[in-house]
Amino acid sequence: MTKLSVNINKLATLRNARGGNVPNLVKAVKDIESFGAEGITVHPRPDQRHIRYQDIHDLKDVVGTEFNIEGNPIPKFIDLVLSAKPAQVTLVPDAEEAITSNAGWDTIKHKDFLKDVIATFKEHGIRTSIFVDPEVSMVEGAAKVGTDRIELYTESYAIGYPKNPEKALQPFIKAAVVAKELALGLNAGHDLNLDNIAYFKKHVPHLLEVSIGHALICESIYLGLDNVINMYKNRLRE
Ligand SMILES: CC(=O)[C@@H](O)[C@H](O)COP(=O)(O)O
Ligand SMILES: NCC(=O)COP(=O)(O)O
Repeated sequence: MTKLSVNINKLATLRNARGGNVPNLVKAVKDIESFGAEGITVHPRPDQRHIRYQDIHDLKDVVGTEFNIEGNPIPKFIDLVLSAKPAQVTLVPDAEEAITSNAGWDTIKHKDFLKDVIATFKEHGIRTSIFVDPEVSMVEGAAKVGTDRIELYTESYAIGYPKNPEKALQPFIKAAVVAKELALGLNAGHDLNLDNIAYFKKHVPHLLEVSIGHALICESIYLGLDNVINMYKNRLRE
C-alpha cells in the first residue's frame, strides 16, 4: 500500500501572507488527517518562508499519523528534528535561496556527511529518507550511507509525463528496482498531481509513500480538501 503524506507548506504560505494565524495549521492537520491523509509533511526552510520552526513544536504532538520533516540538515535543522522526534526525516540538499527543492543528493560526493547525519537520526529512533534523483548510481550511494529509505525526486517525471509518460517513467522504474534489491524503502515526491499520480503508482514498484503538497493544495481550491485527498487515495489504490 502506498501512503499519502500531505505536505502543508502552502497552507503556511497562505497563513503568513496576512501575518495572522488563518489558516490555523493545528486545525488543518487534524482535518487533513480526518479526511484520510496517512501522513503530514513539512519543510521548514532556513528563511522560514512558509513552515516556521515554531510550527514543528506546535504540530509534533498533534500529528496522529506519520510526521515527516524535510529539509537541508544544517545544524539548527538537526536540532529541531531531534527535539520533535518525527516518524521520519527526509534530507534534501536545498540551496537556501532556491525557490523550491531542485535537486537530489550526490550520495557519492557527500557520503561521509550523509553517513554521520543519518547515524545521528537513527540513534534517536527517527526513520531516515534521502532525496535523490532517479539515477542508479545515486541509489547505490544512498544504500552505502545507511539510510532507511530514499525519496525519488519526481520533477523530471512531472515535466515529461504530458509528452511521453513511458519515457518519463523509465528512470524511476529502474531506480525502484535497484532500491528494492538494496533493501531501501521507497518514497517519492515533488510536482506529483491528480493527473500524473495514477500512472506513476501503477508502474513504479515497491512505492511506500508519496508526499504531495503544492498541486494538492491548489487542486483543493477548486475541488475541496476532503475530496482531493480521497481522489489521491483512490488513485493510489488503483
Ligand atoms: C522536497 C520537495 O520536493 C518538497 O517536499 C518541498 O518541500 C517543496 O518545497 P516548497 O513547498 O517550499 O516548494
Ligand atoms: N517531498 C515532496 C513534497 O513533500 C511535496 O512536494 P510538492 O508536491 O509540493 O512539489
